[in-house]
Amino acid sequence: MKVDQHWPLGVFDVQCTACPRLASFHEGNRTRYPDFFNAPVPPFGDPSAQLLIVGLAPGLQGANRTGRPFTGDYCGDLLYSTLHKFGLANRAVSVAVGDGFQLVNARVSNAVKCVPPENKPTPAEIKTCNRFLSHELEISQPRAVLALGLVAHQAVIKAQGLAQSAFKFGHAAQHQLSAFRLFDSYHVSRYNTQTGRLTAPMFESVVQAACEFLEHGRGG
Ligand SMILES: O=c1cc[nH]c(=O)[nH]1
Repeated sequence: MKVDQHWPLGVFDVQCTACPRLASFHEGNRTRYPDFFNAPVPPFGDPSAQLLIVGLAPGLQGANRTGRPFTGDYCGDLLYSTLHKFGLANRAVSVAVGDGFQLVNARVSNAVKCVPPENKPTPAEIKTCNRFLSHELEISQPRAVLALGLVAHQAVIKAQGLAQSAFKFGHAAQHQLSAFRLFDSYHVSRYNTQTGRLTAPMFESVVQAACEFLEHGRGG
């Protein structure tokens, strides 16, 4: 298995089968798509980066194929071009493991590490996988976390052992937690970008706020 990052962060089992439905989806995909990565997708980027970006889950033809979050499908286009614009990546496009693409002071992970059928992890799967996000946050100690969408936002709040009711998700909302500041954005999905729910300027302004917070301790 080709993994280009520090992984499994001490506890993550690359053969994790804790979610039966996801494990069996992987199993079928190993037959259907033998050339795909077809395993839990590790976080990408320096574990000591100050900014952690959290997405939903690997896409079947994207991260599950390439083994890198937001890589190989539409979802990564806006994410990585924006990170590049703000100096958080060495290029605007992430193509595949081994392509030389690097993040700068940023790391990208997902609330759920395995590709879910129909792109929809169940609440139980999100809960089961939360131990890994929790461990990542503990080890990496980011100063800022950018949650892409409601599921990622709730996963981060849960990983910190906090009450969901005290931290409502909203695009461009910021929440000062004891360990880091949480920045919310709508997910960079094809649906959101094509319907105009999330535009490039909207996403850029959230990334800019996170960068300003990291630079000057303020963020909008
Ligand atoms: O949330 C997402 C969407 C696509 N690819 C990912 O890795 N995460």
